[in-house]
Amino acid sequence: MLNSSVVRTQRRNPRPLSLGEMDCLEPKTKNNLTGKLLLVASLLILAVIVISQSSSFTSPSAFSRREEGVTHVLVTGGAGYIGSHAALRLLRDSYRVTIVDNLSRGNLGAIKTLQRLFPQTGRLQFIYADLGDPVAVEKIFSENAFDAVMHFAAVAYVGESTLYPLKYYHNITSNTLGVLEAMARHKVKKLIYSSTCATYGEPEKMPITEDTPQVPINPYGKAKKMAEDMILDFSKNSDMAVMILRYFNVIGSDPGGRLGEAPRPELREQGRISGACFDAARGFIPGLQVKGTDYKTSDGTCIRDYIDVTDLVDAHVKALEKAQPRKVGIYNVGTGKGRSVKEFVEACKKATGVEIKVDFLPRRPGDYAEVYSDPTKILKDLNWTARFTNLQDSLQVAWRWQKLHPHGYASY
Ligand SMILES: O=c1ccn([C@@H]2O[C@H](COP(=O)(O)OP(=O)(O)O[C@H]3OC[C@@H](O)[C@H](O)[C@H]3O)[C@@H](O)[C@H]2O)c(=O)[nH]1
Repeated sequence: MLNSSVVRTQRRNPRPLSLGEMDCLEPKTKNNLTGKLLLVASLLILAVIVISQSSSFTSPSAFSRREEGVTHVLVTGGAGYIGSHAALRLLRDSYRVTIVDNLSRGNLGAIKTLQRLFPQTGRLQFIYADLGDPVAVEKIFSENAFDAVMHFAAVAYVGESTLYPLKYYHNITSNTLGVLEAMARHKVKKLIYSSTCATYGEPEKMPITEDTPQVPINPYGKAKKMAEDMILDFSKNSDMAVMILRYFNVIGSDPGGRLGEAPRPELREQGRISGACFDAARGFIPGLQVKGTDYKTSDGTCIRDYIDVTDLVDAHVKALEKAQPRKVGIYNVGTGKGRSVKEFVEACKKATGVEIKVDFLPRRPGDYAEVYSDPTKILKDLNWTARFTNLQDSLQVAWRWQKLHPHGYASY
């Protein structure tokens, strides 16, 4: 059940008073002393109700006006894996955070965890809404004074994108367009956009710099490239500050053990390697399927650059702090090191202590053989560098959360 701190966008009118509250108003009509006393008493009760509501977690007033020294960030997809970790970091750093999520991929449990951790007035609100609904989006932007948007919300599985391309094109491009238009209408000044190394496709030269040509080879990467293009074209005639972060492969979880990666079990078949490893280690699937062993790489499996989620959200905060009006910054967010799927599996076995059974399958459509980043530019401009570069350590932190939450957030 959604608790009282959840703002539902369909709740457009003030809430109806309860019978007891309406009873309190009745004496208003009686012109005698008792009536007046009752009227004063009832007004006092109402005042208490209003004050207690406005000082509650979801007070619209705290979010609807700008406050000197407080940056209000809209985190789309904040119930998801990366978005929830970003929200945690922003709240820790005293930002005001509004999360919008339709809970199609994200978890209400992540929101509840954040609410428990940050119960202070006016710091966090959750809006249950779909970014594909223009009425809901307009309402969100008109009722809240955002200083910045971190746009995480998106479907994000390469394998799934080859099976359901239209879903990917629609979700990624159309929702980004809706967010951009709303930002322009409401003069929101900063955008941090979640892009991906999948926009590069399969470059001839490694490592990948931000100048490497973008030739995506799967619908996920193509749709993200389209969204980037929309943002870049828009930014040419706008004073918005834009940062585009191209993530490599995100792993790990909050070292404090509060949040983790909890993909939908029904999407296991299309899921990422980290989820598959943990599912195999817990016996939820018979074994880990390594998809493709005939790539032209050192051991025949794909090479990826695995970046810890804690480092990734740190890059977001640095990007937010350094974003400049009328400027666009584009950055790779990776470690600069490539690891093969076989290496990843070995690290996962060590991190979990489970002798995971491994099956070798043919290639997965949409995969590219090798990608790893050159992170020089982000170090130079944002003073950011990956700190958690030991694959096994990152997986061990994530495994701790997985073991404590065998059914993801449903384990609470
Ligand atoms: O069960 C699996 C899953 C994945 N894999 C392999 O592991 C490698 C990594 O695949 P993942 O699905 O984890 O990740 P991808 O590299 O496809 O994309 C990932 O990184 C870039 C992000 O922007 C994407 O959102 C994310 O999905 C691929 O070679 C893939 O074929 C398996 O061998 N078995």
